Amino acid sequence: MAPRVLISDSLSPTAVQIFKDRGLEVDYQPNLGKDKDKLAEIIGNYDGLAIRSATKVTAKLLEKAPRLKVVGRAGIGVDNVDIPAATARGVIVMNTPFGNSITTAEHAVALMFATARDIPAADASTQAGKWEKNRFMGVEITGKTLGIIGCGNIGSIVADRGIGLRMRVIAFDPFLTPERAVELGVEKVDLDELLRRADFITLHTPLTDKTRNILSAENIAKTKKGVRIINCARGGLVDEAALRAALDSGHVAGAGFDVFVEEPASANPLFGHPNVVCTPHLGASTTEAQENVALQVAEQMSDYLTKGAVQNALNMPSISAEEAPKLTPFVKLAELLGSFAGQLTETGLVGVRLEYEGEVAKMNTRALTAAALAGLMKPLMDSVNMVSAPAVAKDRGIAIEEVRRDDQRTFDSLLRLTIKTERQERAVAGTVFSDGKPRIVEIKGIQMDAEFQPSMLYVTNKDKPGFIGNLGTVLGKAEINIATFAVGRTAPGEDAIALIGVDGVPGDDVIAAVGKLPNVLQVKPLRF
Ligand SMILES: NC(=O)C1=CN([C@@H]2O[C@H](COP(=O)(O)OP(=O)(O)OC[C@H]3O[C@@H](n4cnc5c(N)ncnc54)[C@H](O)[C@@H]3O)[C@@H](O)[C@H]2O)C=CC1
Ligand SMILES: O=C(O)CCC(=O)C(=O)O
Repeated sequence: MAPRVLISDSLSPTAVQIFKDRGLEVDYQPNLGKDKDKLAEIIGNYDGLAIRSATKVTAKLLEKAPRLKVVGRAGIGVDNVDIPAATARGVIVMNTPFGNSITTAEHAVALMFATARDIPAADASTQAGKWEKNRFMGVEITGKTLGIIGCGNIGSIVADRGIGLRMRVIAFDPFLTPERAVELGVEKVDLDELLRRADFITLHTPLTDKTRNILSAENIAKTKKGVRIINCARGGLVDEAALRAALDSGHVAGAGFDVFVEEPASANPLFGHPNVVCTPHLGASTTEAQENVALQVAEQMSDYLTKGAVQNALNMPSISAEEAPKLTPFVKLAELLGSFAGQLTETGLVGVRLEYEGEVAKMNTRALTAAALAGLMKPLMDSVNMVSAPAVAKDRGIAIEEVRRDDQRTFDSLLRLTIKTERQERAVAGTVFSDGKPRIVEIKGIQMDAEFQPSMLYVTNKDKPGFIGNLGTVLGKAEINIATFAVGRTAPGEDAIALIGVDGVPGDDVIAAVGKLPNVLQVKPLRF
């Protein structure tokens, strides 16, 4: 069945066309994001959800979406998506981090000009037939200091445009390296210095616990008299009531706001002030940006749903479309090895080590580790998958270690998974043969060659004559057919392991009978 995608916000028709061209079923309901009850009613029918900012992807909505595998945000900010809840349910969240950056930077510059020259108010007055030449006295931008808070993708473009306008650009961003500042031609400063020196302040950070109210009443009071403040990033970065008070007192000369604490904003402390220019979250609203983000999100979601390629995910390592086909058999191997170890683990897991040897060491091992963890934890929690497994492991305090060795030994590629529990360490290794099938090639240091079968018996025993015959008799009596049989041992007469693929699932009585056979130490049914 073709994967089904729901688009619940207004997106360029390009997205619909791409989904169709890529063989997906697509349902375009541009206003559904505003109707959370209706959305919750139908979300269970879809594998993918493409959104902008109106749709809120909450933990409650995700509960109603057992089929959902991916949420694609056609844009940058994902504050309308509960990422931890999506991760916990194994849903990938992706965005399009660059598609609307230029457009948004241009909107910030547009608002800077609009506030510098009172353009909206002058327009309204002129069109009302008043010719108020003396009312609108602006300020020049050339030579002024532009203070950028948050110098990432959009902030850097604003910096470049500011330099082009002959402004002096200063930036506060704890993650901006001195080298990058030099490359951008901006002066890196601390926040207090920026507040003190800037004639225009523009915000370009995400909204986080650290950035919320970064322009608080206290910080607004530190700004230069006559400053103009632009916010095209997120409502909540500026204390709106404090800004209104500073505008009323004349300390702040103007404000250009595209984003608000509450959106859609029908009432806001800034509304109605003559020196405030507002737009309804239009930062990304150009035909070019909307075309970019629609195309990108549809491509990324289709790649994931049809090929397993992951790009620009916020909760999963990337897997390119080119590497996905090569990686897929190893993802399967990692999951199966994890599942094997998970089913044999009865005490608390404290650590997991993944060793990648040979060709596989050059692959995307983060994704493989995520797959192994998913397989490992599946016996404990059914809903875990590659997306949620690393977070679940971290939450449970399981230490993860990855070791890569490029040199190949017996096999072109070998993946060894060692789990540490409170009581012991257990290692299992596997490879993928040229037929693309994953195989177990080592258990607890004992060499073997076993294919995975849907139903298997894992038996440890003393290597003594008669074991195989006795086992065959028990299974035969229970009418259980042996599909595959693999054995290995440390040395003749010593510890041995048998992995038996069987048709059908042996019942508890059969397991108990095998367990009672001479020289059998442990028997465990496994399902893959
Ligand atoms: N108005 C609109 O329609 C649009 C708004 N946006 C918003 O613009 C914002 C910026 O987007 P991008 O530049 O793409 O993000 P980005 O991630 O490239 O840049 C954000 C920058 O903020 C910096 N930062 C983080 N915490 C900080 C702190 N405490 N103080 C100072 N700097 C800090 C980061 O180091 C980073 O350089 C996002 O919130 C995004 O949602 C993006 C597109 C359209
Ligand atoms: O989709 C939109 O119009 C808003 C864009 C935005 O805020 C973002 O990309 O972060």
